[in-house]
Amino acid sequence: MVTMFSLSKLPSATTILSTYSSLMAFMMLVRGIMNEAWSVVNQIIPQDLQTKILTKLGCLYCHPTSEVTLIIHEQNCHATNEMFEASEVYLRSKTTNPSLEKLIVSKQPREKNLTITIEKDQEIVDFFECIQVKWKLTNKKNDSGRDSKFFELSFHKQYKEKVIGTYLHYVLKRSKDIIEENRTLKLHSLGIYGDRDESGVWRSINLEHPATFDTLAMDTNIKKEVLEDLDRFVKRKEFYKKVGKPWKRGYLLYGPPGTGKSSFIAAMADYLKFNIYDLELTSIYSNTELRRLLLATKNRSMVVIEDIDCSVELKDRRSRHRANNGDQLTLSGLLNCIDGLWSSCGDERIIIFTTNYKDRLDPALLRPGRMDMHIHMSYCTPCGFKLLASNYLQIQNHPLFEEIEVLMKNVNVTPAKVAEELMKSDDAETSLEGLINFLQSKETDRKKSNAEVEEEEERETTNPKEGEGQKAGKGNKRTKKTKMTRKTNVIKYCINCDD
Ligand SMILES: Nc1ncnc2c1ncn2[C@@H]1O[C@H](COP(=O)(O)OP(=O)(O)OP(=O)(O)O)[C@@H](O)[C@H]1O
Repeated sequence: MVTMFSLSKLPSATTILSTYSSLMAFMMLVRGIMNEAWSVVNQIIPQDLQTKILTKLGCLYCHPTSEVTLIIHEQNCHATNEMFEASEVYLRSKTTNPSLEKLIVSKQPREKNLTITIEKDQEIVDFFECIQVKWKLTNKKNDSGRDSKFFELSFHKQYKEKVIGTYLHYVLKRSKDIIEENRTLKLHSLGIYGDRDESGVWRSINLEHPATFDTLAMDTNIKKEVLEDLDRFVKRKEFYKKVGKPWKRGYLLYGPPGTGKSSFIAAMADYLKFNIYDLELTSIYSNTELRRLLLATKNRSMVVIEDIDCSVELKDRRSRHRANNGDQLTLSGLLNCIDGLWSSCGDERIIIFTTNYKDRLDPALLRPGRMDMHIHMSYCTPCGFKLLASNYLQIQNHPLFEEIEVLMKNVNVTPAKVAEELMKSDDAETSLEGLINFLQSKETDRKKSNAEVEEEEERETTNPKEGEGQKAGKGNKRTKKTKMTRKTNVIKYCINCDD
């Protein structure tokens, strides 16, 4: 009976629904009014004053003992702590905060705006959805005597979930937006050994290299292929995930000095808007150190190892430099790092090796799948010359072009040397004549050298004994000459080709 009575008193489903709808409508109305009121407050009361009032109210409301503090260290197990970096960037946008008494102001060349950062021990009060949080930058010496920086983020303990679950993500997202808005490409290189605070740590400066793919004189088809490859790479986030491959790509640039390998890297960074990490292997002494440095690199970046043929011959370094408990840097350590741990951390990574002598590289480096693209930077071609003439002299055609193009087919000249000749005068004709003179003198040298070799070879055939004697006595000289004059071998043996 009792049950029946209670059931009959229950409201019908329609009543519940209509009450719910009215409640929701009421809530939306209240929310609308609140938003409206908040925007009026925003218009009437200046931001600084709002912060001051909220700070005062917050102080009344927050009892110090009810506070929680999150510590955000600069480094996390030797790797960069992204949360620290994001906090640094985010707080730069909060430097108008009235609670701040000391600020650090700087401006780097080519940077659009001033960089204003907080000084250590200064406190910044921030509000997020009416929650008050306090930031403080602190530093202290770590066990190795190095300065270690960290942020302290304090707030009322009742907001712990909200701060960790929402606010920190908001800081990460906001910092990314701020970086994108003020993006200037960075060149990271290693600090100098000997300076305790700088050694083995990435330091960055703005990347000032003016090279772009438009200014780069190289085979048009290769350039097109590279650009298509880069476009495909950046678009393929989902593809890499689907096929289970780390989102990274390796390029090997090879060719004689002065053919534009460094310029190519700068052009690539400019095209992708990726920062560069210049990894000087000769200043790294152990596989562990290399791993630590690679792990400290960030997404959307290029790690560059120049002259890899010189860097990986590190066999006698153990005796000359500090002991490293058998953890000496080795080629296999480098390859393991690239293929293994590093490649599986982070996204959108590019690694570039350069060499002047591809044939000197360890076959392990050239193995298919290791470097995805091998790019040959060649001597200047007639087509490359036209691009340089257009860039340096602002001319698309000239009666002297034909003669230059014929000469270029016979002698090897680097784009760097052509650029140098084209810069010698403001007058296009004078510069082109200078280039012709240079090419002609190179051709004369080449012919003379060829004639000498032919003469020697002929002497050897007609008088083999004399030839043998000469060979024993001046063997080195002869060998060198032969190599120097063969056009295809110039890359291998003649380092200073233009001199
Ligand atoms: N392909 C090119 N297109 C346009 N300019 C070039 C090219 N190659 C060289 N240069 C010019 O020559 C200068 C030196 O070239 P760069 O340092 O890029 O050559 P590299 O191949 O990296 O030389 P190295 O092997 O000695 O490091 C560049 O700053 C640029 O002015």
